[in-house]
Amino acid sequence: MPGITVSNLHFAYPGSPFRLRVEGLEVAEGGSLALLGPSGAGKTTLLRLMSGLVEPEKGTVKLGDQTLTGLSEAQRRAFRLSQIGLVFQDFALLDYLTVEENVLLPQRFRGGAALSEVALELAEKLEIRPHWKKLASQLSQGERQRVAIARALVHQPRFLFADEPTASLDAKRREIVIELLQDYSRKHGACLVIVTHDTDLIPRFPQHARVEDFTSSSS
Ligand SMILES: Nc1ncnc2c1ncn2[C@@H]1O[C@H](COP(=O)(O)OP(=O)(O)OP(=O)(O)O)[C@@H](O)[C@H]1O
Repeated sequence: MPGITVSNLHFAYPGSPFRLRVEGLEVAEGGSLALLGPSGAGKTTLLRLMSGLVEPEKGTVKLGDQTLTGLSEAQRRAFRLSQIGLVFQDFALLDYLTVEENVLLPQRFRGGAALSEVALELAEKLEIRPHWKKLASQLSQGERQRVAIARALVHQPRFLFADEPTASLDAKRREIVIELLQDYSRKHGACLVIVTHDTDLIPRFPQHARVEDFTSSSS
């Protein structure tokens, strides 16, 4: 089954000189891609386009057999809920819910909130099990980041998009997280796309793209 295929993608924010153009970019099934580049280069924008959170002006994004571009917002949301895991740069946790509730939240939207073995295994590996019943508001930044990663993986998505997933972690936990994400991708044949500033991670991602090569500030 095919992985991710981006073709002839054009994007601009209304009223902004920033332009993103990607002629072609592919991630094989079970493959990993790192999006690199300085602050403001367009990494998050490309990640959001690839995951269907925003629509391009033209061009296509295909995840597996599904062409995302052209789907309605509701169709893209349904596809995201079942097939995509997202780790947001700001984690997007709900502070008034516990760690457990945050991790299981996407499952609730899918119509079931059972505490699965997968959730508990992720909690152990990501060292958030001791915080399981705490409110998200009571966590450190690194703990919040690991909760966001558990939430993105709990439904075992085929496509995983992670925006700076190690930015708030110490070196030991950065290793745990990268190992976990790449191991998950290999074992499940899932595509992994991460945004990172961390040049130490480049050797771990033989396939990487410099996003500034796709962008300009002229029309
Ligand atoms: N909603 C928006 N409306 C207009 N311009 C935006 C919007 N979001 C981002 N931009 C601009 O688009 C460009 C790319 O932003 P983006 O967030 O993709 O960069 P980035 O490489 O992820 O940056 P960082 O590493 O700082 O997170 C920047 O110039 C930014 O100011």
